[in-house]
Amino acid sequence: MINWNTKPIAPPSARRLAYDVLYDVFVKEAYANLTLQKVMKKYSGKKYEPLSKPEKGLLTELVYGVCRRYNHLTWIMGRLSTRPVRKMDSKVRILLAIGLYQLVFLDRIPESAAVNETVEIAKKVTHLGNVKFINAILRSYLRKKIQLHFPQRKGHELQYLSLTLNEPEWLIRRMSAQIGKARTEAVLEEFNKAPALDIHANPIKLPASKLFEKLKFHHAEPELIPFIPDGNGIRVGNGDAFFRSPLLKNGEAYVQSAASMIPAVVMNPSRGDKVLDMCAAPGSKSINIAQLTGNWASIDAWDLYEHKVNLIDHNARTLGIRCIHAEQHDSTVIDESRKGQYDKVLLDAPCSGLGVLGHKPEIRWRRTEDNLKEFPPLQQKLLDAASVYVKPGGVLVYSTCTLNREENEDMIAWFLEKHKDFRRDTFDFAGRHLVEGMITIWPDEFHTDGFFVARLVRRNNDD
Ligand SMILES: C[S@@+](CC[C@H](N)C(=O)[O-])C[C@H]1O[C@@H](n2cnc3c(N)ncnc32)[C@H](O)[C@@H]1O
Repeated sequence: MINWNTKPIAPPSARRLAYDVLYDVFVKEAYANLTLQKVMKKYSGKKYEPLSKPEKGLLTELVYGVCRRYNHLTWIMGRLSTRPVRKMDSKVRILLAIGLYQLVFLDRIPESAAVNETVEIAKKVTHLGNVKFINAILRSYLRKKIQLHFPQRKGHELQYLSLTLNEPEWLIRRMSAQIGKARTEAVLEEFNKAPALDIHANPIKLPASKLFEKLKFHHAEPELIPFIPDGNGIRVGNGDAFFRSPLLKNGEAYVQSAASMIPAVVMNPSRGDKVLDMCAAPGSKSINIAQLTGNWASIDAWDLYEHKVNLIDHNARTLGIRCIHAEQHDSTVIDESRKGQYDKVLLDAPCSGLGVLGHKPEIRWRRTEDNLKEFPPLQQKLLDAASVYVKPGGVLVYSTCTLNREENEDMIAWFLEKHKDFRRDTFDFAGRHLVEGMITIWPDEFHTDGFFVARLVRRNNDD
């Protein structure tokens, strides 16, 4: 029986929720953004009083802040403790990171609140010995903070950069070797800024110009993203206002990073095209393609996982898109019946994700240099398969959200060497003419995720 008199329960504090989210991120390898969304949703329902705006703000700041500054924070722990950081209980490391983050980076929070509240959470989640240790380290930080200095850059450059940019040393070394020191620093600095909220219009339901007016009406502070043609890419200054508006629920817009909109722009599909999207879930790029053709293409959208295929269907339905046929398919396995059938093929390949360290800051602590080796063999298999589906004269677009040369430029060189029936196809983008048929979207230049997009064409028999 429903008890109509049940009062909503007060939610836990932002700091406690931040601890729960960060525990899942660091111990169970959950994604910070998805876990945070889940928690926000839980505490906006009927059972709990809603989280206040400042509490939501503090929760988000603590989760992303700790993920972005983890190296800096663990370095402080190491300077203040005789116990090596790697030997600390993960609960202790996370609680210390939350406390120290407030003390080091948030000047609006009183020191006493940062220390006491952290200790209070510790009492609930760990034993007394750990509680005392956490209390001692945080208080020791307050006493010794002016004596804590990073090593000088000169003579300790890699360690210095790893601490100031908060990235693992191997990544800085590797990126510097591939793209030079200056660009590496600029890109990695960009990853430590809170990323902008970008949305894509859904002209199938509402023209972009009308959406823009509605966004202004809802005080979402819209700005056109200059490098996305047709005004479909919009940067939103006030995310809270956007999420409060009915636009997302009504399918008049959806959330997509600007960089991720580019592969469909580079593909430049035409009405009536038969398109294959080989790694399609959750479907953003298939959706972009459908929108660019006004729902007048035939798009086969494949993904390896059944639950992800359902997500493509769900997203397309919300947006009123009818021309996407989502199917569960292992795209490394060739479907003989579809050889040479498609005008345009998109391979948005699984990759190391080094371009999305701004949106997913925790990835930097998970990847290892060894990990990166997994991706090129899979990408090669997928590209081999992609090549068979393209009609003579048809287009193959290859994209990744990484900034790793082996998965990008080197992959295209490998493919062209092996598949002589393909060539690079020049295209224009953001005011430049790309004669090599590919572009890297640098986060420091475009202020979005890092991406790589290449456009290839299958030669006609008489080419
Ligand atoms: C980069 S994501 C694709 C994002 C998608 N294109 C979008 O814009 O929404 C890569 C996708 O490849 C899928 N995938 C991985 N291996 C696959 C395979 N062998 N066959 C088909 N899909 C695969 C993953 O499940 C994942 O959804």
